[in-house]
Amino acid sequence: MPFIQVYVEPLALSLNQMFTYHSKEKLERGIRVKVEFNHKEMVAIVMGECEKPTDFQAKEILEVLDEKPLLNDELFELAEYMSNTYVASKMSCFKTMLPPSLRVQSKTKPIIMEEWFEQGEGMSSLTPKAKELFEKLQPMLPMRSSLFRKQAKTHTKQLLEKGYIRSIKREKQEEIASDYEEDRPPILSEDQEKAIETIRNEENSTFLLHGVTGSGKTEVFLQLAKETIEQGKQVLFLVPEIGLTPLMIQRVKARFQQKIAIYHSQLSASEKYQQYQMVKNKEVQIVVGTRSACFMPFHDLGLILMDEEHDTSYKQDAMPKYHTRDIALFRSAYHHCKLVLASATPSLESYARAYKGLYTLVELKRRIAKSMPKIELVDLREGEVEGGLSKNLLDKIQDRLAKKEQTILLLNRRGYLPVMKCRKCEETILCPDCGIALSYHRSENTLVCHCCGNTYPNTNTCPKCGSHDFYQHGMGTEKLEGSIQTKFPEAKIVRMDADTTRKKNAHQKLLKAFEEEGDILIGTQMVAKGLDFPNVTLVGILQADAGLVRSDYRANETTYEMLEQASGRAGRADKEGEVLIQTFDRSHYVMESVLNHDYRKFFQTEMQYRHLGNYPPFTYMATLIFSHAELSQALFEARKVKDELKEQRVLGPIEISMRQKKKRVRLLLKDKSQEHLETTIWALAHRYKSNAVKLEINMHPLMLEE
Ligand SMILES: Nc1ncnc2c1ncn2[C@@H]1O[C@H](COP(=O)(O)OP(=O)(O)OP(=O)(O)O)[C@@H](O)[C@H]1O
Ligand SMILES: [Zn+2]
Repeated sequence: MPFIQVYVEPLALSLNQMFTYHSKEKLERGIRVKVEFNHKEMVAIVMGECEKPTDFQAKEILEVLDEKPLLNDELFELAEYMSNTYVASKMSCFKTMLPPSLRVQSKTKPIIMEEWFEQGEGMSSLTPKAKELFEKLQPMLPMRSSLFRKQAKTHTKQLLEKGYIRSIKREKQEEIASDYEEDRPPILSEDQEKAIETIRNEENSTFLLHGVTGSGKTEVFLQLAKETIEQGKQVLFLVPEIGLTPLMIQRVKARFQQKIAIYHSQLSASEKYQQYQMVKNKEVQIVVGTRSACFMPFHDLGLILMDEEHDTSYKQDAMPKYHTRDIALFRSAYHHCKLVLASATPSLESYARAYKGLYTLVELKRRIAKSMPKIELVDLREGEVEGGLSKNLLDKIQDRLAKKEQTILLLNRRGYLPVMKCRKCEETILCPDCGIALSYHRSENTLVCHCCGNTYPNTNTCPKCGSHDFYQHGMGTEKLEGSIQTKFPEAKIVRMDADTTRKKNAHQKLLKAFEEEGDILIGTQMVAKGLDFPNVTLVGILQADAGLVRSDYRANETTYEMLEQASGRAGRADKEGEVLIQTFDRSHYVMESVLNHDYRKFFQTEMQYRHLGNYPPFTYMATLIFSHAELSQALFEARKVKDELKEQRVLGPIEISMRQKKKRVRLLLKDKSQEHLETTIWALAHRYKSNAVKLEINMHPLMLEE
């Protein structure tokens, strides 16, 4: 009779402690069981067998929930790696890796069954017509009953009754991608040929494909994928945001004309489950998806393609705070397959690694069609500016409207007004949970916290003095849309931001509307990435330096990425592209690098700053956030920890914005050794697991919370 060790919820109880139970049968690792824990019924995951405990009586497990293990050996190893690296509980890692309906706490599976017909042992004679139909359809059995009925019509009944076919139930498997007309591979450019050859022939397993915007990186992906598929292996296409999935799905489907799995956050639980099963049951060779697709249960992965590898959406905000690139590296090593990271603006980390030769650098230096777009910096301190728009930009928009060409306007702030500040008493309306300014969203007449997402009705009344008069300074995409529409009443405007893309498939619909009949696309950073519209010849960036004022060590990098990527949307086909960047600081090296499309210059300058400030990639970093209703309590713990840490550089404590009415205090740790940093933080995690002051850990943060 085996004794088994399990991990059990709740997560907070203990970071990675296993508990022993007794089972009547042998249970494989990865099977879920129900157990009694602290007088409650809970779901647990079996980790393996163990010796009979000598110091206590192990309880009996209550129920076995799965026939087969949910996770294979690779995914167990991956969970181990994630738990260590991100200082997260194993349970939170398992949970992240599985589709929602298979998660530890979930008892019901949203399996949709459908009817199929399979071959029976029919003996008695059939009418001639039924016989003829059966002979025709027999080779295709088993087949979906709906399909069979369509062809055999009323004869189906006879075939069923006489036992020639039998009705069975099968799990319904649905493909989400629609079909696209077959597209033929273009003749590759010389650069593309060379890139493919290098990736195919070099021994190295990780490649950084640095290609300027519009240089045809996707075509390199497709060619490499083709070779992998022909070898019978699987390919994973990763994109950073849902907004970019339609485009990638379309290109992949059109090229390969085969069933593919899709995985992203807007799918329902049952859709996710079905896509997951399609990969598990080896029914598809291709997966296209966002971050969470990196956990798909591949059995023979042959290639991982990570598009826009610099994008911060690849890092998860919630525990475990993993980076998709790390997971991709892990899986590529496990499957001995190649990983290609691609971007026009590689992350500093990846480029530094390529520079050192850890990754093989592959470059596409020219655009496929035209040359790079012409960039102009517009100094907002000079010349006419109307509602945030320079005269220069307005004239150019007018010109494109006349020429029936398209414009993209980027303003990286959604909503109508960024702050509600009273004109009489100067009070600013704040989020009661986070303590930061609320934004006004006009169409819903609400005040929204862009930090926690909470919304409040707008009463247009100052909470302090009761006045109804607020400043109208600043703007978000909603206000911009209104003022552009007033200026150009005839123009067809499409707005794309978090507010207009909440519904399923909204990205796809908006992009289609713009492509088919739009004149101007207005949006947040969402419109800066990946879009490939041949008729876009003008890109306007409204508040280019808004991102530079943040104190974050990556503020320059993210601003550079956004500006260069947004510029890259102009002039991608046979028409010349033009970009107007409105700025207050035209001499900033970020602006200069964008102006000359000079990634190297940006990289070298930024690396110097990082070196001076001792920031990644020159060091490993982690943040510790202490929170408590009382600021003094949180500060006390933070100071105590700082005093103890002798071997790391510790910055802080500083007070940052609240969350859920809790005061928060941040420490920033820097360490030359990743391993040493992990050990230190694991010790702290154990110590604070049941403290009144909560400790939140972010290993290798991409953004420092403010
Ligand atoms: N060899 C080729 N011949 C003709 N057209 C090509 C070729 N390769 C790519 N293209 C086309 O060029 C355009 C730009 O390619 P793609 O979207 O792959 O660029 P990209 O490098 O991914 O750019 P970005 O980084 O801006 O997303 C696409 O419309 C694509 O179909
Ligand atoms: Zn809030």
